[in-house]
Amino acid sequence: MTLRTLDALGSLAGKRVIVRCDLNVPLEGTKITDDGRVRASIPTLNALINQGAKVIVISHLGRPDGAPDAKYSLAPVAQRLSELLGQPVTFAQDTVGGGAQTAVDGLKDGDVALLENLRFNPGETAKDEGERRAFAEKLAAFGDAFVSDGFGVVHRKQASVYELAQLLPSAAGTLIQAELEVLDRLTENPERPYAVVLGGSKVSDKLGVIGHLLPKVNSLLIGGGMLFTFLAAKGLKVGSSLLEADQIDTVKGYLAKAEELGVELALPRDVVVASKFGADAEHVVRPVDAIEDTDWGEKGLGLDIGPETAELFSEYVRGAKTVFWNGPMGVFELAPFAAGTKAVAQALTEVDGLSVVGGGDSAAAVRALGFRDDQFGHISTGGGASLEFLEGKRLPGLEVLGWQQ
Ligand SMILES: Nc1ncnc2c1ncn2[C@@H]1O[C@H](COP(=O)(O)OP(=O)(O)O)[C@@H](O)[C@H]1O
Ligand SMILES: O=C(OP(=O)(O)O)[C@H](O)COP(=O)(O)O
Repeated sequence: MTLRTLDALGSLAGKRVIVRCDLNVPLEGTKITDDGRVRASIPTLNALINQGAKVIVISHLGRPDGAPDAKYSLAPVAQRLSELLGQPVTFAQDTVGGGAQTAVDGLKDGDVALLENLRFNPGETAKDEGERRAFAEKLAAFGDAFVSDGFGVVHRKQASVYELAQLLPSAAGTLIQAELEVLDRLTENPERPYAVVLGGSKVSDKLGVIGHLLPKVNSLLIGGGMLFTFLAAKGLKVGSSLLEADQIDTVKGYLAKAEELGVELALPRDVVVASKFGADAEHVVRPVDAIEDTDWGEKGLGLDIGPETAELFSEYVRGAKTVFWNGPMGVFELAPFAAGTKAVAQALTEVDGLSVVGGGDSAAAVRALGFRDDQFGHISTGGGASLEFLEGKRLPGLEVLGWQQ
């Protein structure tokens, strides 16, 4: 079976259509610092509005703990969505309660409502299938059809991604379709050399993909928060840097596997060590075997790759014909730790072939650092989702829409 797309749903005029978007944007207080994911959701929403559907948008934001938490409210996103659509967006203060019901009941053909953060409800991310299903049933009661368009979340078996799609006539939106078209080019005979660059802070999520990615690539470059688990696996001390101590043995296995396969697994040679996490931290560049050799000793933490590593990684990237990059090389949000990410982004713009940047923060990083979207082959809205797609994993949010890899 192939992916069900919007036409599979027939005419949606006058119907209540629930659209699962990934509007998980970076925020500073209530200010959206990168609206890329909101923009990416517009084509599908416009297609539904133009058909005269009553559009009910749902999304998560961040990782709240299954209960309302004002700092993860989607209210600022409703405002931006309204500006980009050029029409009012009714914001419901809850997800499946009276507020949501009133918002849905008030919709006329072509109107749009956004419900509050799905993850304010424990059922959304519950491990127990029955709990997820019970929450999905409450959501399903609002709609006549379901459109899944949150590509960034298709790797999650969560109520609004998986169970909801089973409860209503469902199909993928145009963002998911567009993402898959590009990612297919990376999985089917990518032009070689093929390099993958990994970084970011969702270390435990992303370490898991490496085993399956290794046989598919020519080189794998490791920066960002995950590099420290690799350094620890090589017996080096990493101070107070991000570390997944329970993954060290797994990572040792990856180092051995890379050698066996002849894949270049490039690790940093130097890092920027900071006195603390903050823009006003003191910081110095240190070789990777001297991270604790600063005034701050074990308290020092690595917040960026160093200049020698940035140059090394840039050479790998520029020499590749296909490059996929997920995860900033450092804490790019703080100016003293943005140089590694900027260097790698610059190298991606110089690739003579296909360059793809994936991930909410990675996309935000390249834009914040002054690059334009058209300097890259593609900017994907999903980091973890595209990585799991590239490793060949079956993604629940796609399978439930009929997709088979
Ligand atoms: N050395 C590091 N220590 C702590 N956080 C880091 C480090 N390097 C990068 N990060 C953080 O990683 C975050 C992005 O990670 P992640 O969510 O995995 O990326 P994406 O959203 O692109 O998939 C950024 O907020 C960045 O500050
Ligand atoms: O930001 C996201 O993914 P990404 O950081 O891998 O790009 C998605 O919104 C998924 O969020 P989650 O990783 O909290 O499930």
